[in-house]
Amino acid sequence: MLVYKFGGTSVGSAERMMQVSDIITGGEQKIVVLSAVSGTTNSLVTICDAYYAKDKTLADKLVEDFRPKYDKHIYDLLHDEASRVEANALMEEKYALLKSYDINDFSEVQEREIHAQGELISTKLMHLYLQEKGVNSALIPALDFMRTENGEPLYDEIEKRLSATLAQHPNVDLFITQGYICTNEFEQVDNLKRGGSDYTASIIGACANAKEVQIWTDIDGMHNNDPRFVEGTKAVECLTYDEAAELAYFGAKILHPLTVLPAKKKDIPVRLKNTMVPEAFGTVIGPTCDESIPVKSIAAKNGIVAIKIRSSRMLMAYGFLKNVFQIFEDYKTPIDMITTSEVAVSLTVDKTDALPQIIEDLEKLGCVEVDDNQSIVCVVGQNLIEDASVVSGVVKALESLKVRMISYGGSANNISILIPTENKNEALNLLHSALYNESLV
Ligand SMILES: Nc1ncnc2c1ncn2[C@@H]1O[C@H](COP(=O)(O)OP(=O)(O)O)[C@@H](O)[C@H]1O
Ligand SMILES: N[C@@H](CC(=O)OP(=O)(O)O)C(=O)O
Repeated sequence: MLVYKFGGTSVGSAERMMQVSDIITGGEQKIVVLSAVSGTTNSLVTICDAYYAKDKTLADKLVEDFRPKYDKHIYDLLHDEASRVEANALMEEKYALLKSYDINDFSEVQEREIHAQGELISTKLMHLYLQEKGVNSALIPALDFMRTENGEPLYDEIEKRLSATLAQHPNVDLFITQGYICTNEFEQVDNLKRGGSDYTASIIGACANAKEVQIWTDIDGMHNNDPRFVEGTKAVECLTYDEAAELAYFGAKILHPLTVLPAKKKDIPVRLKNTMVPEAFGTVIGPTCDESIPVKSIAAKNGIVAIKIRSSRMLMAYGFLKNVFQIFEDYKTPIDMITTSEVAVSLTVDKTDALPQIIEDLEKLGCVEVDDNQSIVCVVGQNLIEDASVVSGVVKALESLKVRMISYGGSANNISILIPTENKNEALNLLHSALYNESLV
């Protein structure tokens, strides 16, 4: 069994869906996970905002805005009258549903139901196209088997439900299902957070004991720097699970941060592939990878807040850090980076909903300084701590910038640098020139 996942851009038009169909048809048995047509989930989020703002006229208008896009998509994709009628009826049903909510009784439950519609639409359209082409395939509803509790996948239950679902289609080699969406412990429609279809594919891969999970997107694999901000980046052939997890966590948008976890549990390779250039090798993520390249990639994450707590009570004392960490635990706020001196500790967070309360509590321990609009730039590779030229290259490359924190040695795979967000693009470019063009690789 193989698991393929196609992102929003890969199903973003009729032409793209046809390309997907060519890639998935034939060969080994596959479960194909689809995201919503690109832009759809963002629009669904905006519709929810309108409901929360009690602006039903705006919500209805935003729903109607889908119409020209999907009319064209269906017209270009489907050519049998019967499948066009079915697709149009599906869309009318979805428009009616999206307009049916009560502005005075709108909460997270309805919001999550709305967010789920994009994947339900894209998979149905794809399946209609496959049926029209005579491809033997089955549409299997993720809401029947993707089960979570407290936001975590219930692997045993998913495995059981998935195998029961697959067993209902004994002669089928191609299964289409929705990424991102699931049901939770309250039997409500829920989701795996934005970008979560990658995670769906990896969970399904682990539960189906897949040979490989392939994430098909609009670029030929994980690049050695963020291609949105740096010119001349190139695809990395392989990454270890840990390297890929660091890059995804620290901003490499190509991969949802949790994607590698389920695959790693079962040692299943994850391959990143380009839907538009299927013959390109892509990137393979697995337990091992070529160690001769010190720096594999550079990524950056915005929206970081740095907090410094200075206290003379820290001097020669123990237990101070425990008290600091306890405050973050009390407010369920994870810490990303941390550096300490004898009288101060600096740390970063990207979850800021409880920040005012956290600061109030920290002020009982010492003097607190807060810097927002920060970014973590992260240099990822294997055994970085054994190669002093890498860290010296990083420090030298960024000497003209206002570096706020450096974290080195926490793991062998990662050097993290905190800088003001306004310097992020410059930092990515400076590191690119320093680490790739000056014979480190
Ligand atoms: N290091 C990186 N390597 C490759 N792509 C990256 C990297 N960092 C950011 N990206 C961006 O990730 C995008 C693909 O991810 P995403 O938008 O989630 O795709 P999809 O629509 O297939 O889910 C690419 O178009 C690219 O701009
Ligand atoms: N459609 C969802 C889930 C997803 O994973 O999308 P994509 O694969 O296009 O990033 C979102 O936009 O968040």
